[in-house]
Amino acid sequence: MMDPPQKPGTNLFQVYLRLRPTPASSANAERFLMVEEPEEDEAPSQVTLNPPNDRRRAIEQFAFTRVFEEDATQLDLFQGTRVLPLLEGVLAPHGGEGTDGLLATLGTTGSGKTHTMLGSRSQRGLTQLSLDVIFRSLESNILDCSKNTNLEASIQASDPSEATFFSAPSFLETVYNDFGSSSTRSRAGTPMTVRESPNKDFIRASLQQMCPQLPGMFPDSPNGMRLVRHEDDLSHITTLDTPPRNIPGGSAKGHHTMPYAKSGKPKLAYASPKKHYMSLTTAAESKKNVTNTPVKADFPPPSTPRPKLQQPTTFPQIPSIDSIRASCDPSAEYAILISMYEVYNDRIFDLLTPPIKSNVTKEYRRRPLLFKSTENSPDRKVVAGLRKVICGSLTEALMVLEAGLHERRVAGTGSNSVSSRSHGFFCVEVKKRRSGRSDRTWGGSTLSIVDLAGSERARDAKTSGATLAEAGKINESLMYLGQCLQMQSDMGTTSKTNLVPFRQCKLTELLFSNSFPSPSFTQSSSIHRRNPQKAVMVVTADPIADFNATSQILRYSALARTVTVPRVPSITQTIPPRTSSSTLSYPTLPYPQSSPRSGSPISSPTMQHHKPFFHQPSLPARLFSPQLDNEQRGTMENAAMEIARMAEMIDQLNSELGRETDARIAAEAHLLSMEDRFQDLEQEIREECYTDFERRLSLEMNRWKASLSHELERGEEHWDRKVEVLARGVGALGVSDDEENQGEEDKENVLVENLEQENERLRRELSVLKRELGSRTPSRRAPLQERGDAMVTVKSEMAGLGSRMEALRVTSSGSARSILSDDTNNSIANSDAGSIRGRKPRTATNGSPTKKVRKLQAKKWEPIADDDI
Ligand SMILES: Nc1ncnc2c1ncn2[C@@H]1O[C@H](COP(=O)(O)OP(=O)(O)OP(=O)(O)O)[C@@H](O)[C@H]1O
Repeated sequence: MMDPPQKPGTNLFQVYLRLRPTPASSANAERFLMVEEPEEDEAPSQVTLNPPNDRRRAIEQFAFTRVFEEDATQLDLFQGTRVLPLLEGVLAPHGGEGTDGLLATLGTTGSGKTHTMLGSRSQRGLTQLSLDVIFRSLESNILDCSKNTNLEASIQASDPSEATFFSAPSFLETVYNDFGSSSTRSRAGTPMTVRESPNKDFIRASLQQMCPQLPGMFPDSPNGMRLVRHEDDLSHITTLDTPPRNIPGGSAKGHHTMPYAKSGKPKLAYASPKKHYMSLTTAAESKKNVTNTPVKADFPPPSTPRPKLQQPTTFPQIPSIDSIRASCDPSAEYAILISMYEVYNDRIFDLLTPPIKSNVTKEYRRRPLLFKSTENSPDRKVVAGLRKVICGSLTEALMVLEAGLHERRVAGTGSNSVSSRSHGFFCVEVKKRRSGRSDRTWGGSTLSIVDLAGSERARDAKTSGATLAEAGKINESLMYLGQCLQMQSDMGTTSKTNLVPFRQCKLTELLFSNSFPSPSFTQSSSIHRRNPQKAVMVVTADPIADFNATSQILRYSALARTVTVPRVPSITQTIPPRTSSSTLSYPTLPYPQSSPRSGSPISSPTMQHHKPFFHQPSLPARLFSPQLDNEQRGTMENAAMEIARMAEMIDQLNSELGRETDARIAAEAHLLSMEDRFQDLEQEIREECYTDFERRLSLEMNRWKASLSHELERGEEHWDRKVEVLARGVGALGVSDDEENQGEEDKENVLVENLEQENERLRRELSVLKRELGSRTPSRRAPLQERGDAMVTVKSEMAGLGSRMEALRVTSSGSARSILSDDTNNSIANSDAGSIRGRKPRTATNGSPTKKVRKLQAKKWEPIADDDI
């Protein structure tokens, strides 16, 4: 037997192994995992892995903090994994902020992770049990939003994670139908919808096998699960804008739903009527040949608007933990905040925030969140922008949990009919402050309960397309997690604590980063230092399922490992039997055989070590046969050694090949999902640009409208002013009224008379001149011509006068009138002076134009005939 794990106290994780019970239907299956008999009065902590069907492969032994066998109950797990100290660390009974706790499960797909963490229809899991203990222990110290109106605001003020806060009743109202009304439905009434796998025949067959007695919603699907059919998906593509409210829980399209499936888990697939967004991308299209299975139309979209759920009112009560309580700080008051998120394809999505409709694609999608240090949280990273629900009671917390689980991604695969396709995080934040000091800010710690997606082999899971890509991502993140776990178990023997490569993916960042203070934080002494988180990992394994996958998970997670190379069959076994006269005898060495609880059956050389796992070739057993001479014996031994060496090499190469193949599949899937992600990002950027453009456009429109209305206003004002001026003019006119009109008319009459007189005079003068001209002899006409300048002046004067008179007729402007009046006066004056000179018309400079217009309008000037002039 190997030594117990070294320095378990120095590991970041306490690692426990739980074995899944073998279903009755598989009772005859070959078992490859055996539990080693423990020392007296001790719980088992070691298992042996015997490779099935290949006796040349190495036998491995793994050590854990403790092994829970198939008959272990949920309560055994709760008590045996020391969850209670984890909870007490979070509650901080001795004051202070406490210690963050992490409770996680790791295992191959279908090995019982979700069962362990979330329980089933009839049994509670570690999550429900932990919640029960927390609420039971805090009892009267818990503050509730219904009784403390400013609780939400005070928590919000001290929260560093840019979260949105809801009181449980207001959140649950948005999630459940008739929230608050009494109902007799039990938790078992939660419906379940399962995304149909590409390998639908396989899934259907297994579902039918699971529930043969139950009628299906389709003729060939079992009751209780809504299989989302391909045709179903396509038929809804055009109705995305108004997705059916009753999917997945209701009776959309006349389909029935049943409370629970095999596991009774309240998981729901995204039973949206539209295909998975990844399946719609060209990357997925172009990569169809990765698995030679169709990619398109495999899946509905990842997120749809949350339909209201049926309100569960009863929850499983078994196992009971009424007697268990954790210590808490009696001088403090507490508030419990629940948040849930999942890591899907290396991105974080809130499970309590409903998806929002994209402006561009019109699809409902959830926005990925960031895991970062914030201004108020320099010492540790937080998932920023989550929705957090303040729960005052266990029932509220359980209802929030149910609501979040409905959003989590699951799918039917060949390995598990309800397989988690994301790593689910359920966070219980225990906020704490001194009692009676409402001015104090809240501190506290968080218990994170993590249900990891299971590692799976594409061949066994029979996945393809997007599910294969998901599996690639899942396996990749689990591989990084494995590396971190290996490193952390090595940390027991090394001082290089910063070697754990936890920044490689979101999952390991989330799990590990708060176990290590950041370098900048360690250097800065001014920042308050938090305790590194404490973590418990429950590894689940199915002793009859996939040997390779289980072996890999155990290698990742075990605290110690021993490799035993079996003895190679003796060379003599390969030599044909000699004749009866032969005196040679060939001893045969037994293969290691083991049975459950058989103790260590291995007597061959072993190598006990921590990681890395690659084992060194060991020397084979020496063969001895007295009948062979030394030379023959030497040759035989050399051959045996060579065979042993080659067998080991083949073993190594085989396992290397297996690993490389897995890595290749993971890499291909990774590439596929990265391409999808890029396209996704592009889509998001386009969307953002679109939104930004729309925003700017509407801003510009608003500006333009504002300036238009401003201009209109100005124009109106301008006209108002004009009208006002006009009105004032009219008013002024109205004041002087008749006398002024009379005076004006008199003046005009005088003017006209003057003009007429002038006209008359000029006519006379003209006729005199004509007569004089006519009476003269041609020779005497010269003197008159000598007066030509005077005549020209008179003529031009006459012409000017005529044109001005003409102007007076055609224009009604005051200026014309003014010209007339000025010129007339001038001509009169000039005529009086006896000298007629040419003159340029002048514009009027005084008097109101309006006034003159009005005056002139009253006067009609008749045209002057040329003859008259
Ligand atoms: N300890 C157990 N006792 C009874 N049933 C169990 C136990 N562990 C697992 N099961 C059953 O095995 C099935 C698969 O378990 P579960 O869904 O928990 O696996 P999983 O590891 O979460 O798988 P995945 O990683 O694919 O989500 C379920 O029907 C569950 O009820």
